[in-house]
Amino acid sequence: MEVFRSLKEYYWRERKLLVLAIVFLLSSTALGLVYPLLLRYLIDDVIMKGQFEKVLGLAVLMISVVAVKASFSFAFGHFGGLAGNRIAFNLRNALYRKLQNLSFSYYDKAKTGDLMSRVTGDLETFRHFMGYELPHMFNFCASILFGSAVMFTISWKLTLFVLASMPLLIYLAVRFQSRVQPALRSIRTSVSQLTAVVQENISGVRTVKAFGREPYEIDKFARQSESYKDISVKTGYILSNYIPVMEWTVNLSVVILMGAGGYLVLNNALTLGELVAFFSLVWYIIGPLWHTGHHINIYAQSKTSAERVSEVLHHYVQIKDKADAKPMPAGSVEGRIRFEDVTFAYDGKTPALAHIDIDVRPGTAIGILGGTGSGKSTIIQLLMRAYDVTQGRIMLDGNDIRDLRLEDLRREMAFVFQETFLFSSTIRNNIAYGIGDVSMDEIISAAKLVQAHDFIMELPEGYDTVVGERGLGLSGGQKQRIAIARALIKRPKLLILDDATSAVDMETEHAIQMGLSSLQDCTVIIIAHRISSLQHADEIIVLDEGRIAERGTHRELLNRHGRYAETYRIQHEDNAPKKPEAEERRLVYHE
Ligand SMILES: Nc1ncnc2c1ncn2[C@@H]1O[C@H](COP(=O)(O)OP(=O)(O)OP(=O)(O)O)[C@@H](O)[C@H]1O
Repeated sequence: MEVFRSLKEYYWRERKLLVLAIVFLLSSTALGLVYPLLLRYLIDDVIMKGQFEKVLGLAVLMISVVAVKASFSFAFGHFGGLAGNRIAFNLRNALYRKLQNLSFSYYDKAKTGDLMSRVTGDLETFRHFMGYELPHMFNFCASILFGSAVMFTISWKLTLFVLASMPLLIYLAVRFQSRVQPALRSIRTSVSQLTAVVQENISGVRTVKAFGREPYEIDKFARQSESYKDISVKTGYILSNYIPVMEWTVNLSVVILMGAGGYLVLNNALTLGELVAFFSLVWYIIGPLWHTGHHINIYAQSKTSAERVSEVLHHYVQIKDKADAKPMPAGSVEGRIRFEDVTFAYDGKTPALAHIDIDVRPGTAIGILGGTGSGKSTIIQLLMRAYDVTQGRIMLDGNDIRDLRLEDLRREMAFVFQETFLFSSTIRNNIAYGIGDVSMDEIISAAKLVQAHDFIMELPEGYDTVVGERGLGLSGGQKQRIAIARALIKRPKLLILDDATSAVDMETEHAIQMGLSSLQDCTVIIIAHRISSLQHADEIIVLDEGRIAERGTHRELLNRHGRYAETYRIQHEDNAPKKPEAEERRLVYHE
């Protein structure tokens, strides 16, 4: 119950609809009890006494009862559906809002398929439970209660007889439930594994094809699919066992009841009408009992789904605004960044960065160079407060960034990440993504700054060309240029480029750098593997295993003959022999 309580704020506001649904369902059930009573009257008082003139009136009454019962059922369906859908709506939006606010550390561990199934499948199970199953659980109790009450008024002896068979039916239902539930759980696990295989295969289809692993993937899917089939067959077997056993037990009870009832009628202890009415009423008790297993099952499933939804909704958000977070009005930021003795470990133990001191003056550029895993990207993750530092502090214009509002902090920054992500939308929308109101001229001038305008104009629909999921259909360099344009159009105070030009050729990179240098009052942080990308920076920092190994300008670092100079030599040597070849090719091309 605790888990249902944790979701109260999402369903409690729909309580009126829920109560209406329950009331109409119970009313419909209660009205159903009139049938057996009318039947008894028809047999005992109309047929047996030969008062056939009453038949028409009775028929009209029955039709009226049927009509009212049908309208109650409709009202139950309507209000139940409305309640379930509104609750699902509240939860869905809250979940999505939460997904936007969860910290990066949550996504480090989360699985996409699992999160998707919480937002869709689990929510759907909970919706069905609240709008349909919950009223039916109330109805389950009411049906047994109302049914036995009316049966008692007809024959207390037969009623006790019926109630005596209840424990056996409940035992059978619970036993079935304990066998079928693990099987259903395995089916759910198997389905989600199957989905994960398909999802991964579609996302990685290029790698699969490039390595010729289609047969292996088909085999992997077939194995998963077979396990799903086996579990489904096993569950089907349990179900097909249960139904005949339950049917046999129920019918046996009914036959015995018929014998006992017949005996009472023969001894004038019961009228024929009462016996017939009794047999109709008996299903008011047996019917719900028959479905006990189903109800327990649905309840258990809904509880699991509610737990999975609640887990996301109540997950602690580590990175958030302090209660007294300092506002930073737009336009008031200068862009001075200081890392003061910053140490950070993703796992809280092994530092990815240790004792980092950096001071970036407004309007200057800083370059960060270092080997793979040296901590370059971690610096910008900390700057955007994807994580909080373990030790030390990061200052923006003299304020610890933990004291600022996240929204204000990120508003002043524009990032171009190592992995370019484009939305499946038009190029125009992708460039304009970061800001609400932007003119076409601004979009075009941002695209021109990053040398993207010409290739965009060559696309079939120009700026209105829709790019595929994650930018499929564009080259790596084209995607990077659109991503840089998206950052520039924000006119940020801080521009952070994480290996943002790695996929463009040197000539285009040079042109982009020229474009960037025209940005005024913008502090730029450039992370790169290529020295050519950051050699013009005011200061270059060389990282090694999370520590600053060297720092200075390009010239100073070359003169130091250290790690930077060595990297320069290697990159320069790599390029040197290629130069004549490249020129040769260009000559051939122009001939
Ligand atoms: N989300 C994360 N969770 C745990 N460890 C991480 C995470 N991201 C990075 N690391 C670890 O932190 C260290 C620094 O990683 P970082 O991404 O900053 O390196 P990098 O210099 O940007 O590397 P590259 O040039 O390959 O992008 C590495 O050892 C890496 O394995």
